[in-house]
Amino acid sequence: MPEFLELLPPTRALSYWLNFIPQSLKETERLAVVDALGRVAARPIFSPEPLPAFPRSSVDGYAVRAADTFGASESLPAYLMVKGELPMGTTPPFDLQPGEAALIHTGGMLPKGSDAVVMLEYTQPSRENEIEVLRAVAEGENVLKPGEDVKQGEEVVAAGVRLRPPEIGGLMGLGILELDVLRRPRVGVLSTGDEVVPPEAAVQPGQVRDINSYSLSALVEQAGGIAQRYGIFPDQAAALEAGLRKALDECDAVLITAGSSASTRDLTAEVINRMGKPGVLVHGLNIRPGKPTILAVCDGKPVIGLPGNPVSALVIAYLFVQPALNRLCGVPGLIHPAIRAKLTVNLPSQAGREDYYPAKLVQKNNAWQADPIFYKSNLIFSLSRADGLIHIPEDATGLAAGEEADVYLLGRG
Ligand SMILES: Nc1nc2c(c(=O)[nH]1)N[C@H]1C(S)=C(S)[C@@H](COP(=O)(O)OP(=O)(O)OC[C@H]3O[C@@H](n4cnc5c(N)ncnc54)[C@H](O)[C@@H]3O)O[C@H]1N2
Ligand code: MOO
Repeated sequence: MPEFLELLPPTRALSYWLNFIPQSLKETERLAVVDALGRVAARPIFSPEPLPAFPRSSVDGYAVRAADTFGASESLPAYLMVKGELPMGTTPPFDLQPGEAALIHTGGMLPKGSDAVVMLEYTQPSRENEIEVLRAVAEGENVLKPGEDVKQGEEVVAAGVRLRPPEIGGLMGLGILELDVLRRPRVGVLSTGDEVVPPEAAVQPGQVRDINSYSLSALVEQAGGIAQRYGIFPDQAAALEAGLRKALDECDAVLITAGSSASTRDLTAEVINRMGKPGVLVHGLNIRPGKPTILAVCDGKPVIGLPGNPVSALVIAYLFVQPALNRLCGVPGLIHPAIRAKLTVNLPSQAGREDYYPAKLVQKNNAWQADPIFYKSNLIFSLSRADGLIHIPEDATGLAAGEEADVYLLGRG
């Protein structure tokens, strides 16, 4: 008789399991900022200087003393002497005296004595070297103040922040060329199953090409880890045990796909338990797809037994492997980015079970609609066609067409 799994609510299972996983691997490496996209800052970074470093014009126009323009209007312009044009990229060659203006370009440095810029559109030439100002400007108007973006000594990147394009650009803008980042976690990926063959093999009837090793490696890389594939193992304890041992020696976490359900040949849980303490913490989630998931920790390293069905494996990887990798990467926060979208059709669900449906997202009347893709968990392209995963909470017995649901974004494009 096969044993039946005791199914845990996914959210409870995740937080219980994560508690056994180290918070960041702590080891750091020094990296050029240009190569650090997606990496996690190991310590806070403080600005060595104010940005902008000098007062800059945010428009094309005339640098002026605001007080000289007070009361100016189209019917009663202020008249100012034009002292010259300010060159870009150098200190202004002159200061402004009362009653003077200087032609300035967007981004140019304001000369001493000026405190505002009048846009070109609100001026017109009058006599030679003189302009009419047709609108008053307030002190500081159209000016980027020194330190307005960041002050000297201000924290610009906190520890644990994953660097995105603005951080990369911002650090370069401050002349910070290198930083310390946390080491990327190395994740071993093992596939199991007598029917599974490498994609390059000539498949015989009854055999299937390995999908999971590659979809899971891709997800690991996307989540900031380094994937290391160990190949395909037969449904045989000794071979799997040797493979898992090697992967655990070489990696910070290990994923095993297939062999996680309750049938007699499913030996993954048994093998994991021989690898270290505490071993298997959760076997079976009240979720669809992905019910026969195994969450384990062996001597401080997370080990996850994912269902063999390719959709189930990947959905569980989004929901569990990604948060675990975030934790190893030192990134706080578990919640996936989600949007609210109206369902286009009724979706059934069993009370007590969380369901995730692949869905296409369509924008209609300025709102999002989620169009579920009716899938079978073996059919990988049902996920490939999806933009997100509709979440049906455990206390709902399905959702009706027109109702709003959270849709976790799968990050296309
Ligand atoms: N009697 C029951 N049978 C099943 C149940 C159940 O509750 N009672 N649960 C089903 C669910 S749900 C899932 S999910 C699967 C999980 O099975 P395993 O994790 O033990 O995996 P396998 O049975 O070995 O494989 C399932 C399926 O996936 C294919 N597969 C496996 N590995 C790969 C790979 N690397 N690339 C592509 N495809 C792969 C495999 O050929 C099977 O078709 O169990 C259900 N059964
Ligand atoms: O729960 Mo299984 O993971 O549906 O295919």
